[in-house]
Amino acid sequence: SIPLQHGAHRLGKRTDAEMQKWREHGLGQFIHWGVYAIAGGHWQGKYYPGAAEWIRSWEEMPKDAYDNLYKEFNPTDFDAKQWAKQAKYMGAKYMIITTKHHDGFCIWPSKYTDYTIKNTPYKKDLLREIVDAYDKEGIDVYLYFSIIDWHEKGYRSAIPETAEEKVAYEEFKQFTRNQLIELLTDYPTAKGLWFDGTWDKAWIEQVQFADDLEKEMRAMRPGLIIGSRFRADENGKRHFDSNGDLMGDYEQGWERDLPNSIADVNGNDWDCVMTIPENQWGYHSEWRGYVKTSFDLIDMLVRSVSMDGNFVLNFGPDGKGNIRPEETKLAKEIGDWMKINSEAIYGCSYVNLKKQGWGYFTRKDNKIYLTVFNRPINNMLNLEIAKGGVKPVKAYFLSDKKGVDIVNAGRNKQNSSLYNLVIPADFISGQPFVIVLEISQSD
Ligand SMILES: C#C[C@@H]1N[C@@H](C)[C@@H](O)[C@H]1O
Repeated sequence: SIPLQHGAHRLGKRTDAEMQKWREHGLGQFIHWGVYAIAGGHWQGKYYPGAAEWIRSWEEMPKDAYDNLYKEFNPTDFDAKQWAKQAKYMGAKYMIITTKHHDGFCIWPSKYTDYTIKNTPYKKDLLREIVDAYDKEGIDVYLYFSIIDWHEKGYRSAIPETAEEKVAYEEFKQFTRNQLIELLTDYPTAKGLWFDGTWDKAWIEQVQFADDLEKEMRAMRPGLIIGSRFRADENGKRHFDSNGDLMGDYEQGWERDLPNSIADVNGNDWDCVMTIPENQWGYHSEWRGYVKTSFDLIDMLVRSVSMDGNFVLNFGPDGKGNIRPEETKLAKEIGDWMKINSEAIYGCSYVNLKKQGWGYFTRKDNKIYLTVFNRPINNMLNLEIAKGGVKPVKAYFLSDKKGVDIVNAGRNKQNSSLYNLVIPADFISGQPFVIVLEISQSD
């Protein structure tokens, strides 16, 4: 392997309690909230086709007009407790909140810039209200932080060339460090950082600085969880270093995307962060294109857990602090489903069984959960177990514990056994449903 100073500092999954707790969450909530929510994807009546939180980069958007929006930011409908209660009902075990997106606006009263919530009509520390409310609901809080900062004077995307640019970028680096140390100091219950906006060449070049900063943050907060998107190795490699080893504690590459199979996750922890519309994170008042249903989202959730990942669903509150009706409806529908079926999610992981077309397998201890999305016409759930693998003992519906017959379907292959779990023909369900298969290790 290639000798690296600034590649992965750990091979394989973290085994400490904090990471194990993260791994067991299954379902998280992302919240993108900032001054872009005031614009809501429009400017002077014109529709912005891009992601709403990127509207400042739209050529039709005058930069000074955007940079003065904060003077109107007064989310009088904002109720952090209501947000946290809704997330609790949905079944989210953690929440990632945008402390600062690419526009540089801080929802906490940072000492290092005036471009913060403190200088808005709202004045109060939004981040504090959100962190406290989620802490009270027992939902772990993670802080999203964008290295890109279009507002901060020293920020630049390209590698600094002139002496002046180099000095300015060094100041930007210190500003970035100062804000991160400030966040970890002032919001000590935050369990980790979700970095974004780290694709600029100027930042990728900061190999030593970023590695030192990551070490400093981890030293400040033992157990801190940081994903793969924060820094690059000395060859400019991101997420995976020049030896193909994962940097950080989990892979952050699945943005609006999902692995196709367990092979795609390379034995790493990972999260999938997902939007409800096709590509809107911040509030856009006019969603166009496909809007995912709770069926789609529950499928993605179970699929993620079946491949050892967490599924993080994004919400984009509007400029007054309201969670929009479409998101409220989905939070309720997902919560209704989780109330019955969360045992197939929380603390569950991948199980090495042949993938089937009817749905997904998740496992916890001596139970395998079969979550059915595509009910076979013959009501037979195929199950194929490699020789010497687990041994089926009994099966039943998770919802009401009613028994499910396990029929031996022979062993047309020497190296595996086939079974069918029989769904009673009179069992009706308009929702994805879960059958529990209790197993024993093959004797
Ligand atoms: C591109 C990009 C950003 N990464 C997502 C998590 C959103 O924050 C989006 O703006």
